[in-house]
Amino acid sequence: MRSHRIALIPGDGIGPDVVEAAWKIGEAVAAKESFALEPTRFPWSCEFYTETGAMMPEDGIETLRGFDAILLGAVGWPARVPDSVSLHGLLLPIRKAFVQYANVRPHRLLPGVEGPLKSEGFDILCIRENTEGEYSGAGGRVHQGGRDEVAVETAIFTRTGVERILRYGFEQARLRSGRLASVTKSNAQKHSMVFWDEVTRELAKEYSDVEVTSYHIDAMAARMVMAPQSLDVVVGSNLFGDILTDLGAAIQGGLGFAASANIDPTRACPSMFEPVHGSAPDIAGKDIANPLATIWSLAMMLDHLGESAASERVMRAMEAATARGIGIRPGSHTTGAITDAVLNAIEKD
Ligand SMILES: NC(=O)c1ccc[n+]([C@@H]2O[C@H](COP(=O)([O-])OP(=O)(O)OC[C@H]3O[C@@H](n4cnc5c(N)ncnc54)[C@H](O)[C@@H]3O)[C@@H](O)[C@H]2O)c1
Ligand SMILES: O=C(O)C[C@@H](O)C(=O)O
Ligand SMILES: [K+]
Ligand SMILES: [Mn+2]
Repeated sequence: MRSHRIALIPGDGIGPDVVEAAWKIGEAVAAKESFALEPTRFPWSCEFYTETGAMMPEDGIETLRGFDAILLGAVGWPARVPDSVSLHGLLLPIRKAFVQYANVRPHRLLPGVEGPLKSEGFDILCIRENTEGEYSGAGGRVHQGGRDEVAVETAIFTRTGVERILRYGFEQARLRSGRLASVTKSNAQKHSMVFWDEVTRELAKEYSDVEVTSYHIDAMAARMVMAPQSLDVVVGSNLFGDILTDLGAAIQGGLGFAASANIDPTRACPSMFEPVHGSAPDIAGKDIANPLATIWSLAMMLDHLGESAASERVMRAMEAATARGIGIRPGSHTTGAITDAVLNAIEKD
């Protein structure tokens, strides 16, 4: 029997709830398609930090390297551990060490879900650079606490990094409508973003079948609200992609729907799948977290593992549940009720 070894990192807050919900769905479709998912659970989280002084053990990355994929919930519990510590102690090291340079985040409305916009029928694939840029962590603080205190945070854009994410964007555009939107801010950021635009123009010659348009990030934010149907594949830097994908989540009905894949396209390292959202301390423990974002992320994981039939089963079942009105509004159903509705749809399919 085919088998896939999966590292589960539930993390903090609502992370464990949504990961366990998605895992039930994974087991159900694996049984339908006759393959096995072998889980190993890792308790790495802010609680782990308070117990051990680190977000994960020193050999955490080497431990994960042996897995076929990673399914993660959310990391962060600001009341206990500063967000900068938890993010740079677990999530970012995984994305960087495993060269998961393409953070792929789809935005569309599931059937029955009403977003806040009048416009429907948008289908945006956001491709976020995931290893460098504004998230490089390069910088420092001097004269800390004093009147002359200085804080420097340098965004790093390498030709390798920019070229490979743009190529990924062009390739995705080729598989879809043939249109690519590249997001920069080259009027204000005259070094890195001008460089990004130059590399875009160089690559455009190679991908002459793809129609590429460059937008400034501010204009793109407005366009995503005013004319989301005009967009297909959108590629941008780490920080711009982070912000645009919470906006994308909002227009698809909320953070409870937005899925993501942190992909190493070379497949040398395991890729990681997680919802776009965080640990949601405001609703943690209330059993109202929407698990659909994580279930959709699981579908992306199955597809990446070559289990496309199982992945399609998950998508069909989610869509059957939302079409019946399940989980379409924040708090309308419990985490368990939404999960059961998806399980039910898998059984009936
Ligand atoms: N990739 C990650 O693990 C990740 C992503 C974002 C934030 N974080 C961390 O999570 C913590 C909280 O961050 P935040 O509050 O800025 O963002 P958040 O995404 O956790 O929450 C933002 C809002 O969306 C709601 N929400 C999020 N997920 C939901 C779901 N599945 N169902 C229903 N409502 C949902 C929350 O209740 C909250 O009102 C911080 O520590 C932050 O650093 C981690
Ligand atoms: O900034 C990050 O990447 C963490 C989180 O906000 C995310 O979008 O994954
Ligand atoms: K997450
Ligand atoms: Mn984010």
